[in-house]
Amino acid sequence: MTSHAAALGELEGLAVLKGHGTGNDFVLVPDADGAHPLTPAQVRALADRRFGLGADGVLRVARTKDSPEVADQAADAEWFMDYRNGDGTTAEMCGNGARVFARYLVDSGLESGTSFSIATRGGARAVRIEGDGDVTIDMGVATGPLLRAMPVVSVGPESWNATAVNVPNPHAVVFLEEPDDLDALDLTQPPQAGPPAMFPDGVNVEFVVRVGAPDERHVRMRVHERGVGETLSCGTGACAVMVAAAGRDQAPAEVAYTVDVPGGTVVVTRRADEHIELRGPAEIVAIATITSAP
Ligand SMILES: N[C@@H](CCC[C@H](N)C(=O)O)C(=O)O
Repeated sequence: MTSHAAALGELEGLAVLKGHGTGNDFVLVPDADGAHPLTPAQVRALADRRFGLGADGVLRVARTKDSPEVADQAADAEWFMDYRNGDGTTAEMCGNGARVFARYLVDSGLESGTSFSIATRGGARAVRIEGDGDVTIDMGVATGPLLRAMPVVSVGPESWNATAVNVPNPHAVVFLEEPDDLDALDLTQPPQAGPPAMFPDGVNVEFVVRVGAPDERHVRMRVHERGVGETLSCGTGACAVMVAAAGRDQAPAEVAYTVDVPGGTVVVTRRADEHIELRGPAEIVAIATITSAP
């Protein structure tokens, strides 16, 4: 028996769901009674694309009041998005995961109405269900890293200066001039990003090209996610890209960018109060039961 099979065996009988936001895919584990806190090995087994269900990350649906690390958000949010990367590590936030999590809460009747909040390790986040089915998340205010150094990102022999943005998970954004250069990048290995003191817990790296003229506010990106690898989309990454692009374009305080990712398109808006909103589709595509026998 593989170690993944053993870890999945511990979850025998558990009902899970599969969903995605612009191709960033997740296994959702409803856990209202806190019976399945999920070990890193269980997360890795669920996320494995060959020996498990396959996903970029896992979203455990837990009660905020029963989750000590976010219990202080219980007055704002009934449900805690306990997000894990596919390698079993945790992260402060997952923008696409938040949209998929909100879609599940509404579809399952755990939330009614079109506005509510969810708890995350990065703080409570307001959700709005749009008339066309899109889900918008208030991602809070993006910040820069405390260290005032210029990050440098390398892929193989090539290096670029980058812009560091926290949403609040860490991102390094690299602008490329040529669309062909974006398409040609080999992201099968993690890009190197430094200085190390700036990213002590690792970093997500986005590569971006402009689409059209600067005032069209339209970009295209690829991403290598910390704890996952290259993914088809990253919501916090799209927000980091928007902040970096707006700075580069000297855009007004209130501005919206269309961000194309390999799995679709999201819209990122900076409001007058500096909060960043992430809007895009989110879908639940399957429900399954963990079982070792048919
Ligand atoms: N895919 C996510 C980001 C998930 C967390 C990231 N890999 C990290 O470790 O910070 C998104 O949509 O934001």
